[in-house]
Amino acid sequence: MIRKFKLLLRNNKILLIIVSIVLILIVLSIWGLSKLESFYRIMTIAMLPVNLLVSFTNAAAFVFMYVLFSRSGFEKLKKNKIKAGDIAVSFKEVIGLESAKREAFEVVQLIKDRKQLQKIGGKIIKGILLIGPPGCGKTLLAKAIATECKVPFLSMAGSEFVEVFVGVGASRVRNLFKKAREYAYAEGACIIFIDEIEVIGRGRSFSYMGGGEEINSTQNQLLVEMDGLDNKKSNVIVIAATNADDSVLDKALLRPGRFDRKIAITLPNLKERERLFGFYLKKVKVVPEVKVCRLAKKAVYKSPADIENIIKEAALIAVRKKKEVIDIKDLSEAMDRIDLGMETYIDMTPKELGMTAYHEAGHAVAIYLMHPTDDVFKVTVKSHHGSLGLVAPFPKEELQIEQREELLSDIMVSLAGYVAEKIKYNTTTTGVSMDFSHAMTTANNMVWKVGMGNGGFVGDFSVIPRKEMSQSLKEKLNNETISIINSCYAKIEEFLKTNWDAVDAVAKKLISEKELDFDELEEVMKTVGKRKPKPSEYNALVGCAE
Ligand SMILES: Nc1ncnc2c1ncn2[C@@H]1O[C@H](COP(=O)(O)OP(=O)(O)OP(=O)(O)O)[C@@H](O)[C@H]1O
Ligand SMILES: [Zn+2]
Repeated sequence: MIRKFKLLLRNNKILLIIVSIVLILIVLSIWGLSKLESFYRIMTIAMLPVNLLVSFTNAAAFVFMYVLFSRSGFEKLKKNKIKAGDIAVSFKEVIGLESAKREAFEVVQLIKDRKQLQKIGGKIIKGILLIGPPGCGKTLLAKAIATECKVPFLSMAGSEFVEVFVGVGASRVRNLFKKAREYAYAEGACIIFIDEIEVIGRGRSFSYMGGGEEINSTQNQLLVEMDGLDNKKSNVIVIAATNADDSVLDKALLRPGRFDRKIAITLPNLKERERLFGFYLKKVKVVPEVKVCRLAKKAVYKSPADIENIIKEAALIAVRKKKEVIDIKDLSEAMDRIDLGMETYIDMTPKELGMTAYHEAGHAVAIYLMHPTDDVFKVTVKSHHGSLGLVAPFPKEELQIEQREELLSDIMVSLAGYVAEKIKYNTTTTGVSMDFSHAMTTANNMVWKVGMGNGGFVGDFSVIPRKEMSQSLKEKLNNETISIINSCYAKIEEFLKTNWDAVDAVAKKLISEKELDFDELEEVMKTVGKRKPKPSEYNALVGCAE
């Protein structure tokens, strides 16, 4: 009780000052009444409300100025404080991230057992750093820790500390830790969550012009506060999150006793994406035919936040179409919107439509029948981002490295649009420029950087300054690049000629339907007796059980 009262007094200093001023004024007025002559008494009585009004106005102005100047420390913190119990994020809601969750659970156990730990002279952890790409659950995990421990959660983003004026950031850090110590004092422990720590925790060499001094003073204050956390008394735990590599952070922050625990947060793999789709689809009404496996396959490299977003977007699309439940088309449209951007309308002549359809059909058939690691998730002659048509390939599973065969397939797929135009119309269009540039860049990198040419050149030649390279070496390497392009061209030309029935069928369907999904493309391929090669036919293929 006394502790709570003390805390109330500490937190309400301004209120205390106002009450004191008003009390002093009342006492002075009463004293005046008893001392002065009757005329003055009447005047004093008459002036009393005016006096009170003036003092209230003064006090209000004072409070206003205080709030204005300390908006940073006081107001923001109040807003950012979440009481224990207000954030109800259970560990079950954090999908995937198994090893991160295991480490986080250890931290929870330490916070829960803090009394026992203190009895034997141990200290709970001061700082935990969550490192990983955006939208993968860093904030969610920090909240799950606070929920599980039932302790207050103060959260602030790195960018909220930084202002134009030097010293403001440092004072915000001071305020944050002061509040955290108070909450910890009142409620046993407190978690501070600092998102985007890289904004204030950048290494000195990374501090950019302007703002550098302010960032340094903010960072110094953070170091001082973390060193000052005597967890035997205060039980304040700082969890920081960053999207950046931890090498960007100042070494001083990573020293023992500061952020000495690092937890890696990663993008979900295929199985985790399936669970994420399952988890978020349960929250909406969806037709039973939707296969989470197929969705997960399409969503390679997507974060959990992206997946949640796809389902939200699909719900909006379904509502707009006045449907009661979300269906596969809505989900596919939602994914397209996120991946390809909104469709734009370009009026094409029938000839342009035909050429675009054959061009895209060439790409699509090449990916479908011969690319070991890519699938077609959409082929369209509708315009997105100003392009007339496109084939959206997606890797069957995230790849960390690529083999020579995959790169050669990439080049052949890039050239397939040009080849299809030429076979059908005996002429070609300017629509191939991006494809050529992609093919040339891939071939160039194969030869110059990773020793994948045909002529036995091994090494990364791009590190040698061009001026210092002999003309003949440059010529040989460039000839290698051209020879890769030429041999890929010959192969894809032969391949498309052999499979022309497939290209023709896909192009015709595209002209009538404008757009084909993976399943629709598969249907067209079946009509000409073509099937997707089995996983065992490509070594690098990672399939999903269907
Ligand atoms: N592992 C996960 N399981 C379930 N949902 C998740 C997961 N990760 C993220 N989400 C969803 O995405 C939203 C955003 O995630 P969160 O804010 O935790 O990401 P973050 O890693 O902190 O991102 P940022 O670096 O952009 O701050 C969450 O509110 C949640 O709805
Ligand atoms: Zn193309």
